Amino acid sequence: MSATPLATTAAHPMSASQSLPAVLQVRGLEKSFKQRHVLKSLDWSVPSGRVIGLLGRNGAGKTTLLRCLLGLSPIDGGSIELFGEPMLEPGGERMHRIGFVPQTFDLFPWMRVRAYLDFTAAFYARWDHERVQRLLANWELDVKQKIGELSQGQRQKLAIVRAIAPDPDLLVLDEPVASLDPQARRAFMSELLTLMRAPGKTVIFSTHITADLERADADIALLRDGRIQFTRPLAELRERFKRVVLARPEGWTQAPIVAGSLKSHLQDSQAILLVEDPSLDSLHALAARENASLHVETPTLEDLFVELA
Ligand SMILES: Nc1ncnc2c1ncn2[C@@H]1O[C@H](COP(=O)(O)OP(=O)(O)OP(=O)(O)O)[C@@H](O)[C@H]1O
Repeated sequence: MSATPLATTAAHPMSASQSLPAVLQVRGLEKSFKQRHVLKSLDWSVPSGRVIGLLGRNGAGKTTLLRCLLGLSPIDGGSIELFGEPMLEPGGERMHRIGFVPQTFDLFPWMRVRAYLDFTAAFYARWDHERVQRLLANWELDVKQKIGELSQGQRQKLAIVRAIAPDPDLLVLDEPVASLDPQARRAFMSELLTLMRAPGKTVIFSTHITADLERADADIALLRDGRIQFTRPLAELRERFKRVVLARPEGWTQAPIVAGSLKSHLQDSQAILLVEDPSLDSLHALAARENASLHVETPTLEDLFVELA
């Protein structure tokens, strides 16, 4: 497919959720690793009270962004405000309101699960023992086992329990479900939704499993070319972007020109286009003029991600 730069952010800067107060406000964020410029003057406003799915291709910079947001990785420029205050370094009272599940959890391998959770609980006023018990039982985590002896998936479960237990206002998860089996993923999603029932809770999670985001009715933030291209409710995205298929017996030598077309490719006798806010009248007129049949489809999030990311 030939790609056209996304115009959505500039053309439609506001969405319904963006009018809510921002839990996180990022301006002009810059981050490089030696010659690799990963985050490029990135702006991002994350509304409170929503689940945000952070999508981007491998190497787009999702982990880098999440670590910068939490002060775990130094930034080269720009500013970050968390809960309305500048984020200068990790730690302090504010960090008690944040839960973080890193992509890999390899701390305290010598500690047993129970000892680790008891030790961590001591730092938090709002540690939810009942939730911890429920998750440990649900996920069949053996509290007597040493962390270093847990499987990758079990460690991920422990990291999630540890992050959710303090009842955080902002929960940040970096590919939390990558090693989880389908049952554990379901339990995790339902726990997220339980957490979100309390007002003002916000969850940001990066994932490649778009079905989970559909289940959580998440807002989707797309990281591409070092910037957040948009943050929008999934329903709005699916309303806005359509897959347009124009077929004619003799095929096409090149894709027809359609206003709002972001990508297009030819396949057999079809021209397939991803179109932002298509005008149905114009599409019907085009189809009649070109003697083509017309189908306008709502893409799945996975289709959208494949096309846009
Ligand atoms: N510590 C580091 N030193 C050098 N380069 C790094 C470092 N961390 C990340 N990078 C580079 O920054 C870019 C973004 O990496 P990052 O891990 O943030 O991507 P990602 O979107 O999380 O990828 P994935 O989906 O594969 O997890 C990559 O090109 C990576 O090689």
